[in-house]
Amino acid sequence: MSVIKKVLISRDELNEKVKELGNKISMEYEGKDLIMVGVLKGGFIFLADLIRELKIPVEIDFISVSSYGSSSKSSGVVRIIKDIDVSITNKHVIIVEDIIDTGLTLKYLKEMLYTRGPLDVKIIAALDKPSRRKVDIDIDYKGFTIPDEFVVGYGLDYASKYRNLPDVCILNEEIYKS
Ligand SMILES: O=P(O)(O)OC[C@H]1O[C@H](OP(=O)(O)OP(=O)(O)O)[C@H](O)[C@@H]1O
Ligand SMILES: Nc1nc2[nH]cnc2c(=O)[nH]1
Repeated sequence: MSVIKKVLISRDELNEKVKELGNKISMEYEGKDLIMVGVLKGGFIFLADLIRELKIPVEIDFISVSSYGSSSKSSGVVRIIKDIDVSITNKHVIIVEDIIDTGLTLKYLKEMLYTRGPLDVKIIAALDKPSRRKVDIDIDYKGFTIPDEFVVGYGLDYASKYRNLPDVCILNEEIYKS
């Protein structure tokens, strides 16, 4: 039995979209002091692909967050596990996410980064799952809108695995039972 039930978004589609987004950001941030902040762990592959499609200088850093408690995702309270190391004051910031689901992580992160005096904070997400949104959040740059399915690959995990799959996939349900 294959672990993958279905490829939802292929690596070729991802590559094409990342190129498109890279060109758009290169034009819009030409001559500006830009820092991209990857949200660990899931955002690392998208960020790595994206920055190699940029034609402008860019600084990168990473942040790692975790939701408090078991009611985690509904509380919207986020704990910083690893903060960025650099100042973002007077810089343009783009937060890089693999997926936006309820929107709670991004809402918190955006507000938190705004307290540090950046010129602005925008959001780019490879995937958007709008059916599960709990808070309004502007996604400035978006890869793909997906249905309410649990996906893995392209940075996204199930039980800490499958982040390395090059396509965005839906897993075979059998895997959840094992
Ligand atoms: O919109 P939300 O409902 O807040 O969910 C989105 C967040 O959830 C996922 O991270 P996860 O907590 O699975 O951590 P990981 O990236 O380390 O796998 C994803 O990478 C986003 O950071
Ligand atoms: N791996 C994974 N993490 C998520 N976090 C929110 N939605 C998803 C999803 O579909 N897959």
